[in-house]
Amino acid sequence: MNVKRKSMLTSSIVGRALKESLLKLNPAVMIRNPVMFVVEIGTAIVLLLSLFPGLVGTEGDTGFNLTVFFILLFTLLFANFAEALAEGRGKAQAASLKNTKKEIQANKLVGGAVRVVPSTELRKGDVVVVSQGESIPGDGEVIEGLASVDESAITGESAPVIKEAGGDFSSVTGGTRVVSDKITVRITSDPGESFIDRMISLVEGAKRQKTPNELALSTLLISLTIIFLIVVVTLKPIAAYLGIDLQVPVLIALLVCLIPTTIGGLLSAIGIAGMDRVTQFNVLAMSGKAVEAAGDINTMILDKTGTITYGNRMAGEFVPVGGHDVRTVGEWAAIGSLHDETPEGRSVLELAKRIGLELDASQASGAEIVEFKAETRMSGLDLLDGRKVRKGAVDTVKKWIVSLGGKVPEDLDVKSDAIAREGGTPLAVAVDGRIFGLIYLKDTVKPGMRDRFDQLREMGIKTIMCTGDNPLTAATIAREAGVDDFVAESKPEDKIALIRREQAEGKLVAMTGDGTNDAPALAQADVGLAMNSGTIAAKEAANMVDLDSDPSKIIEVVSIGKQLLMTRGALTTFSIANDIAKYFAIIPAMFILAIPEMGALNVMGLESPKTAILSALIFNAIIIPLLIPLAMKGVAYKPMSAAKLLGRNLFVYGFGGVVAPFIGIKLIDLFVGLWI
Ligand SMILES: Nc1ncnc2c1ncn2[C@@H]1O[C@H](COP(=O)(O)OP(=O)(O)OP(=O)(O)O)[C@@H](O)[C@H]1O
Ligand SMILES: [K+]
Ligand SMILES: [Mg+2]
Repeated sequence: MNVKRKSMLTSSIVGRALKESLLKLNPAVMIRNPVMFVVEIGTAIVLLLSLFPGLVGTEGDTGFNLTVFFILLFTLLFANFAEALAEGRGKAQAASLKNTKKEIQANKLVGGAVRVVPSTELRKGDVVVVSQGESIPGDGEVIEGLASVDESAITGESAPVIKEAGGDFSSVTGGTRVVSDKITVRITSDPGESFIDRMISLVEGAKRQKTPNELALSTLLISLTIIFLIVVVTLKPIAAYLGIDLQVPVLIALLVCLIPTTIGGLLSAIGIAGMDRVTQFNVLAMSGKAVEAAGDINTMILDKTGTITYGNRMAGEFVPVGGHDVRTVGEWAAIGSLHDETPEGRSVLELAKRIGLELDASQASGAEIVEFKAETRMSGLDLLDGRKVRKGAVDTVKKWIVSLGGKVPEDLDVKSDAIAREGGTPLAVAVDGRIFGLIYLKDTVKPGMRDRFDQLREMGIKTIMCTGDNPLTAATIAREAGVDDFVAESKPEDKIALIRREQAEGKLVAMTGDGTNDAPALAQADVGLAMNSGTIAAKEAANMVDLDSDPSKIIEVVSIGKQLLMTRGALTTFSIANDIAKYFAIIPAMFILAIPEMGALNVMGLESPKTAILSALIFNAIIIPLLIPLAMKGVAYKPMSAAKLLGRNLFVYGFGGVVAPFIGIKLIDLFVGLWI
């Protein structure tokens, strides 16, 4: 199974959508869409009047009434089809996800012994052993061992990933497969609440709730519907007073033309398709609300390493200071990195090997490991003989040696600034009270970042790079990448503070993260995008998960959110602007017999009152399927300021919405006139 499946609409999806369109006629289902529900009631009344002419008022024209009935029926089916089509791809994906969810055997650890139980019996807290070739029976955390895991079942990415106990790569997902080695996993979810279960219900739209924005728009559409309902109902006595007998089917036709059926019919399809676009992008949004929030983002917080830069920060050079030589710096850097499992730490050992340093690993035996932490920004070893070896951010190492009574070498700042100015990260290497030199960590800004940040700026989004690195490196990378602002030497809690500060100014904030210490910030942000490779805590705090674990995707997610909101706005404008032409078509048609002067309003020169009404009604129906592709794909859009965008859309969809039906209704009238 592969969520990344790119195929658009298969014939089976279309076939199923056609069937669904009929099933969705069920009034109990239809009532969730009040605008279309009003159309359905109208349709039923017209059918009744066609079958029993003369039920109310004077006997009508049965042929005409039946025609109105069929056009109304198709209006309903078209709206249903739009929704069913939008749901189709998710349902197909859910079906294949369910296939990966079959019951498997799990090796559960009970009192030190392995017992084979069905995976469905596993509960939170159970511990299982998974060996090479076996599927992981449930979501969990690796508590022992290291293994490479094939996650293609959920990510679509075929290259296996390493999962190991401790740290940010310890979470595993049920249904993925261990391809080498063996791990012990503590299960973290009960049956029915796993990641795949959540994915299924998400792509299926089973728990889809209306988003705040959709609710607001629905309220507007319902209000419009009620207003037009009152207008049309009062029209009958007014007309009667003028001596005109308005037939009920004609009034219903007028009502359906005037109420916002176009947007009413497409609204839910737009929302589902927006969610689907995010999913096709291999990002799981926990709710439509999250996708919408992405569309309204004002501030985006990005970390430097791994998001803006490639993040494979590699030691490139050892730089001695204070009169020491390269060998000494390199050796101490390497000794201090013997137990540093971070990519930076491992790259120090590789560099030492590359330049031919002989390492005596026994020096580290029995040493106490000081792990790297974002809070301390240092790592190293406390050797058995009492010496303390450290490497870390220059300012923290300086503080450390000063606290031990050491002296900062005079050439340290010049040399570390030189590295930082080139965009590199200098790590100072120290033993007890002495700094021996620097490790030059190199990283590269991902190509195309500047363009993307330019686009975000045009959309009115401020980008802030938040990094644990020193101000000089941060400034260089910020300039190179083109972000608007940066915060250097930031600790994890500084991220939360930054988010709160922006939110206090009334801004919506997006951020990405993967570590347990990112979890609070991910939860605080309006849009929190967690990496699938990250910890369970991060994934649970976030409202989106990127299955590809590419933090820079937040940029595209925001674009998709914007596009969703714009599509909804554009089609609402279009739908309401359509009414003008319909007034000109139907009102003269209704009154022309009693008030011949009304003929002046027949600017389209429509054939007859009957053809005018039918043409307006047919246009009103077929505009729905015609706009389905736009609703599904989203309106094309170039980044620009919100005000400019609004102006442009008002012109295209407002003006277009006024003009299109004049042309459309006239053309349809020419055809209808041939038959009637
Ligand atoms: N393995 C390590 N050992 C010692 N110090 C390190 C190690 N890795 C990073 N550092 C230092 O700690 C600082 C903070 O690292 P951290 O990973 O928190 O932030 P960052 O990677 O620089 O920035 P970002 O938040 O953009 O990822 C780094 O800038 C570096 O100076
Ligand atoms: K309408
Ligand atoms: Mg980092």
